[in-house]
Amino acid sequence: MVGVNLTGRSVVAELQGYYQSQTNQRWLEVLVDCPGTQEVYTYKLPAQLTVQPGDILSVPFGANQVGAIALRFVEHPPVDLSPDKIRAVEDVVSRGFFPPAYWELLNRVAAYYYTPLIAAIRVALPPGLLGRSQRRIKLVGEIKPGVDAFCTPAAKEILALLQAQPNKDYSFIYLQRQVRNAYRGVRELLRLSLVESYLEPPRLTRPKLQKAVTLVSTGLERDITSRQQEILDVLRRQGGDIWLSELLRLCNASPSTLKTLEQKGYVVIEEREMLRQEQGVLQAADEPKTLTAAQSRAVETITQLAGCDRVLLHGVTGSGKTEVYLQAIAPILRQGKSALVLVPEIGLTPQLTDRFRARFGSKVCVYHSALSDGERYDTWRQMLLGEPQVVIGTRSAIFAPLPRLGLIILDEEHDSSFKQDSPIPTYHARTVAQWRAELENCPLVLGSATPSLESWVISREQGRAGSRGNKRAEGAEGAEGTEGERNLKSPHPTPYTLHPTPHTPHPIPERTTTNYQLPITNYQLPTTHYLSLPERIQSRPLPPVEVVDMRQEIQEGNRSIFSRALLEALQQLQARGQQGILFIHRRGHSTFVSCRSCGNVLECPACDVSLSYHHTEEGAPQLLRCHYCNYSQSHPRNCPECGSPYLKFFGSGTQRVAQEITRLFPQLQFIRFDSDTTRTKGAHRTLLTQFANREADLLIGTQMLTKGLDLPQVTLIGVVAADGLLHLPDYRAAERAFQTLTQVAGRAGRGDDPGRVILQTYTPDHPVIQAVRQHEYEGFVEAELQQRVALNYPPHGRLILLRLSSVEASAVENTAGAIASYLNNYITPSWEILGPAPANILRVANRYRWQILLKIATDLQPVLPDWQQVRSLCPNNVSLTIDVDPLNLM
Ligand SMILES: Nc1ncnc2c1ncn2[C@@H]1O[C@H](COP(=O)(O)OP(=O)(O)OP(=O)(O)O)[C@@H](O)[C@H]1O
Ligand SMILES: [Zn+2]
Ligand SMILES: [Zn+2]
Repeated sequence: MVGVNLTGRSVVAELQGYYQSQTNQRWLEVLVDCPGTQEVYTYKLPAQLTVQPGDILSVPFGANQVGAIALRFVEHPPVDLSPDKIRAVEDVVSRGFFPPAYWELLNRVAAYYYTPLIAAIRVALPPGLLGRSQRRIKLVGEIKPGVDAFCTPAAKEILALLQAQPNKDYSFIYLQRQVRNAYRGVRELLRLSLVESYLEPPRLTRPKLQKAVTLVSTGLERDITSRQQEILDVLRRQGGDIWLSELLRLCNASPSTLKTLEQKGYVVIEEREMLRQEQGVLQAADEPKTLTAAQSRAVETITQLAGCDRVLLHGVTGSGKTEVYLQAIAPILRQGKSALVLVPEIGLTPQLTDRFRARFGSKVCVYHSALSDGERYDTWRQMLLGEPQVVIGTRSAIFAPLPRLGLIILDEEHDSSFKQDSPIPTYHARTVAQWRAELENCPLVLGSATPSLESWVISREQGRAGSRGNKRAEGAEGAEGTEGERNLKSPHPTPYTLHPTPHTPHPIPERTTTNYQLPITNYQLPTTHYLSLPERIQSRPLPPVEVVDMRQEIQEGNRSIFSRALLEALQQLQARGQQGILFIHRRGHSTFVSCRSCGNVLECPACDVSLSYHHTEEGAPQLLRCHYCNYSQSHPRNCPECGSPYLKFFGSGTQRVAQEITRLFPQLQFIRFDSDTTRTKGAHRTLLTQFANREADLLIGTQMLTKGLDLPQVTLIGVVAADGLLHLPDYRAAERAFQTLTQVAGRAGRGDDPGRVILQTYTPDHPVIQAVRQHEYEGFVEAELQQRVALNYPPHGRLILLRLSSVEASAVENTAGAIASYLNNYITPSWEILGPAPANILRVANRYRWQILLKIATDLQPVLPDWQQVRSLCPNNVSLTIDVDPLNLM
């Protein structure tokens, strides 16, 4: 049978021997491809049909035949379903749709994160994949007269139709329309091997073409009018290449003027494919830069990596990590392979996408969940074509179905947005990337100015032994490297032991295929190399960080939210023609509002949190908004408790800071950059472009502006209050605060003018503040690691968080209690149970939340509880999420 697999190529014959045969099993769970259906359905397997997990099937569903993916065999049908009510699988449409490594990846995600396989498939596949694919029937070889002598009329009719068709090929739907009982007829012909059935992936919608203008003149033209000259100048300033419509708009010119220029041979106008992504702005082509010594060593190491070896690229802010990625990818593309680049949030880094586009043009494709279903789908299909390409995407892009993967890069690998909190699977893209690299046998690069403790610990030993100080790492093949790795405690143990060490027991969750085999690739133990870019490009210094003690400011009579140092720096900004960034931890105006008379704090009716006050400018509506459930109401004139008109605002958000700037420095232009001002599509790009074009002096924003912003004219960074970041109730608060503040500070002084960072805080002696001030990564993480070890927190130990929620307060509390006592019966020396405890914010959007935290020491082989049993303790009105390696404990 011929099918189409994920590589988009037709594969002849089945994948022999990979999946175990399942002849004695008759019940099959499938994922039905029908919009709105969430569940797994059980079907009967007819005796004559052999099915493997991962096959594409057609099954009866309601009154229709629909596409489905075979998930796994089960020994018994569901208890609440009488076996004779269960319908039978109609047919196998395509075998081997998922390449083995990809199918294995999905299974591993399901197993490690204790989720049904279907949940892993959903996160990977674009919506409606099967629905849009078309089943087709094709004749096999020459049909000898008379072979159909014993066939039913339907089969005969189909055979005749196919023979009359020049390509001997029809869609199944067409045959159904033409022939009665086409289903049976096709089955018959398939059994006789006269026809084959295959799944044709839908054709890509035709690329949109648009006219582009390219400058070809030398700049010495004489025979043209000044108007035409002006147009050429605009074109030259745009990098010599622009959409025709854009140029006409910019110059206010007519198409005939352009035509004249074309006739004179100064420009070329041609149709070009319009990129489907919203960032489809043409980028002026860009040449590889001459690398610094540290960059060259990094590129050299990465391009020589063996198998699925990893690199931690630890480069200070502005050290040119992106250029390393670009030059490491170029040879991959030349080898006809593809590269996958994961970034925390795509909208926030239009600059990064632009750089890739400038270097690799249309080979770059952007994939993330904010694309519309259609865009996601098209991009997905495009990847299958197997052309060498660079896919840039957010966490879900780790599942991008690139057939010939040559390199995976995680930029800002420390960023917590690589972790999915909900819905299940609660995967971390870095963990999945490690598996994917192993399964595809391709190298993995983790890049950051502030590596996560997880990555630091893994690379530390080998880094010290080998590549520290930028020596090329050695021992990738040798026994030493292998020993080194084995001594390291992996913070993310794989659910299956892949190492050539004795097999260790691992939990197998209840809902995965238990009968697939490992490993597909020649498994090699990955080595992690440590590479550092310790200096900024052109040896520019890291900006000095001045810590300002805000307690002292108050003592000395300054009640403003800005210290005197920051006020002065802001004052000088315009005069010097420089730009600045103000970082505020929160959006909105104030964190909470309380009544001066009775002390009442205004709270969200649906959550146990205070409402934030939102007010952008004079005359704008004054709102109270919940940052957890988005509830909003207008700001009351009087306290709802006591009627007092004296309501006071506490804490400052971006809006308040913006208002203060307007009041104190009316001449300073600013752009507010937070999730309120960037809601619309493309808003990030628009605001950042305005700022880059110096249409404003200041950018005022939250977390969002900490990432990847590279603007040479930014010299001043003001952190309005660091304290909001420092005191979050989470064991990772310090690590996160250090990373965020270092990244923010790193935006300053990236050009010729030196940078300056003013960090305001009420706790200037806090270790995080001190480490940021001294740009002291290593000292900070080593101290932090000691604490983690002392308390068995990751990366030293592992955590599993059980999140329970319900609209009924008592139901969730009782369930949490029941689960905890069940778990306590299981307790072994390798793990510890914390809780049950109410979540930090007990109620969000009217749901009460409880949690139980399992701490597992990684130096012991944990025996994990029976999750099925745990789930069965949950009544219908309580939902349970098992979050493996949770990042967010709040
Ligand atoms: N070899 C080089 N020669 C000249 N300029 C370079 C070179 N490499 C990088 N650059 C430039 O240096 C600047 C900083 O590089 P880049 O943005 O890649 O740094 P980064 O390490 O990713 O920083 P961050 O982590 O702060 O985002 C960019 O403007 C880039 O174009
Ligand atoms: Zn009151
Ligand atoms: Zn709320």
